[in-house]
Amino acid sequence: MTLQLDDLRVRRLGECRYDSPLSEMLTTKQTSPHYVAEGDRVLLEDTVSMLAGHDLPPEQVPSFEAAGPRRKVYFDPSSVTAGILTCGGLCPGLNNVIRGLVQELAVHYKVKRIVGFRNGLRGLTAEYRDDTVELTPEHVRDIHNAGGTILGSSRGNQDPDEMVDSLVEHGIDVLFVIGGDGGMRAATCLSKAIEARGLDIAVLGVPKTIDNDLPFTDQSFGFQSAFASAMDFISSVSVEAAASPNGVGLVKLMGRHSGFIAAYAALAANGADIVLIPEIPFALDGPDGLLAYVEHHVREKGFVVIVLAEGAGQDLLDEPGLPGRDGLGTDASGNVKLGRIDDLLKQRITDHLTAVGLAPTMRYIDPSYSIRSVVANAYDSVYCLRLAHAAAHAAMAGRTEIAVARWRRRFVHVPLSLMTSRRNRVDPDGDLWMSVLETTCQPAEFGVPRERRRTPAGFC
Ligand SMILES: Nc1ncnc2c1ncn2[C@@H]1O[C@H](COP(=O)(O)OP(=O)(O)O)[C@@H](O)[C@H]1O
Ligand SMILES: O=P(O)(O)OC[C@H]1O[C@](O)(COP(=O)(O)O)[C@@H](O)[C@@H]1O
Ligand SMILES: [Mg+2]
Repeated sequence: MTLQLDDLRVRRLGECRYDSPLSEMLTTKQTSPHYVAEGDRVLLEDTVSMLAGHDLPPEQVPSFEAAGPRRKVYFDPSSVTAGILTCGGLCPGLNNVIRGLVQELAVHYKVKRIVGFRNGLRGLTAEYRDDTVELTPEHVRDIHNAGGTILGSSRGNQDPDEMVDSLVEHGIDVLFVIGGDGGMRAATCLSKAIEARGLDIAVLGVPKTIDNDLPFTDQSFGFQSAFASAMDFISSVSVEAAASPNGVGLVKLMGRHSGFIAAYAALAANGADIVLIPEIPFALDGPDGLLAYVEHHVREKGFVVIVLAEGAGQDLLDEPGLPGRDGLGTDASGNVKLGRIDDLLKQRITDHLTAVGLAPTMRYIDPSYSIRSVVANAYDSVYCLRLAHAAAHAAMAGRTEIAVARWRRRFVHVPLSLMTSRRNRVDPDGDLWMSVLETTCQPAEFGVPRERRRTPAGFC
């Protein structure tokens, strides 16, 4: 899919007619390496060859609207009621985003009221719509010191019209949905339902995912805290494996469709011998297969450390007698439930090494929930705060059906339709995976038959 400038345009509720409380601060601002002035845009692509490929004048090259405060805003701040909810899986930094939104809206824009809806989109159903939290700067002052979300979260589908009724009942003018790909889809549906009823409510997405699988965002918030935490588990398993006869250290990490956590945590720990991710199929058997490589490694080095993303090798579970991925159904939000590739690997590695006289000591850790429930680190705390500021500014300026994101280190507005148009995945031909191969020294592929080979990744 080739993106055009028009695909990146942002929907606005109307003309900005009110002076922003931040307008004075903006009078002398100009674009610089550290600031994008109102009206300037951020390029989608950043290489000379990509730009040259368009053969377009600069103003027609695909670009994002820059985030940030505007001199004029759409809503009269003092009459605004804002709503906030968090949905989907947990992620470090959710409380930091909530806190940042509440502070920016209350302190600078002096909005009338901020309502927190509990337990994700379920909080917008008729049954739960009155179970809300009044969010004030005092209430959120210390929440960034805890992981999780003070608002709670959930999975599961809700009726868009019922959710719009809840927004109307609470007099919500701007709603912030802090969620992953599912949350961004839900926000899109909600936006469409609002538009169909001719209502003046802005819907803003703040993308969250520890899988880092949302597109058009350099790295999602909380991701760094999560992989830093995962790094410690890889280090522990490495110590255990190295100290055990024929030690096999296996760490399973989240990553349903994208192996970013596995790749970054392995690079950070710098002690993994093998990294397995969903993007790169692998074979177990045969001279070039994973089992032969594990055996070779244990013989040569005495132990082996494997970092496994939960979505890796799912096709291996389709073999007869195994819990095939299609038979497991979906969770309440429609996400495919994965087969237990970790169980299959533990069994097959143990059987293989035992058969060749290297009976292993298996050291296995699954730190999935531990790494996503940690408190945001210093870097993510700053990132969350700045995303929250960008989201508050966008909402007050009447932008709707967009997410705020950081793209090539600039904060931008991304139409929600684009946020859910593709999945961010590790590019097997990209420099991240090259670094993994350089660090682990594992082969580029473990004997994969032609028909199961990966398809080349493309950029938008
Ligand atoms: N296509 C969709 N349309 C409307 N709502 C959706 C859609 N996909 C997911 N949702 C809702 O968004 C919420 C969050 O989705 P989920 O997949 O659980 O987490 P995440 O937002 O982290 O991806 C859930 O309540 C889910 O029902
Ligand atoms: O057990 P849960 O809560 O369904 O979450 C598990 C899943 O959440 C994830 O972290 C991603 O979820 P989100 O899309 O909600 O961010 C996956 O990696 C993992 O499979
Ligand atoms: Mg999701």
